[in-house]
Amino acid sequence: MFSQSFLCSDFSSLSKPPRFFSDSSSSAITTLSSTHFPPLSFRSSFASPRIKQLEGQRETRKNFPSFLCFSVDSTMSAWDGEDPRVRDIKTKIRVIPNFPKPGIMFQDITTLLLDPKAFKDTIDLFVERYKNRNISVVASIEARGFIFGPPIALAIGAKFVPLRKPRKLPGEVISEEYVLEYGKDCLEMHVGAVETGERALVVDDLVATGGTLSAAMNLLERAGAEVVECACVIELPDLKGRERLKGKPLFVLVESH
Ligand SMILES: O=P(O)(O)OC[C@H]1O[C@H](OP(=O)(O)OP(=O)(O)O)[C@H](O)[C@@H]1O
Ligand SMILES: Nc1ncnc2[nH]cnc12
Repeated sequence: MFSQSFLCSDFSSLSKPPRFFSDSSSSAITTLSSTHFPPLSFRSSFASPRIKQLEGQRETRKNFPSFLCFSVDSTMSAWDGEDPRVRDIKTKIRVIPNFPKPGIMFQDITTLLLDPKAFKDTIDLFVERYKNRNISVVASIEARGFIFGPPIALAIGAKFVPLRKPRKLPGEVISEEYVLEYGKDCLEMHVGAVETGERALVVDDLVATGGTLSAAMNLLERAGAEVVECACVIELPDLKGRERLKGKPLFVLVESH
């Protein structure tokens, strides 16, 4: 299962060659905190007053033809007011080259979990973003998504729904196959876990090709839920996972190239 998933981030598919690091340096994590709004070059911390201002600008921008919005975009991508918590989180994610196979730069969040402050900051940043969004379901994906989804669900007063790999859930399930870069995988959700009209947040540790998030969204939507947003700690933007999300907002704390 693990290896199947990692085939999808085979760096032979990237336009830029992967950068390799000899130790646990976090320098592979180069940018952070994109929001669900284009462009990807927008980097900011969502928790600060500044982001609210920028989001307001984006709202305004929607009402103008795109050629009038150019300067706003430039300002946004130049903004470097990074939340110090995010900066610290970045340093705690270890990058291991050639795991689980040659060419893969593995983003290891276990080192983030070893630091209680950085781990708590990670959860807090998501909670700050989602606590007043009227979300009733947090759905996460086995296995690493289960580390981040439940604490967020508890903190925002939502239920937690596990989305699991095949034949793990004991009750009646609906299944969603998805295509990875090479091969296929499948996610399942219990029938009755989500009701029609519920507002759902999908949480995972990382988005690579976007196949996993896309399947998760499909499961929730088939059950009648509205997916409000997807949230991940890490995005590998070179794999263009956002493009598979059918325009659904994706919020991430750090990007890794
Ligand atoms: O965007 P994608 O290309 O779909 O890849 C992202 C998925 O890959 C990893 O999971 P993995 O299947 O390795 O399972 P694990 O959490 O059990 O390690 C990661 O935790 C995401 O769920
Ligand atoms: N490079 C990567 N690091 C960690 N998890 C991943 N899932 C898919 N690609 C990954």
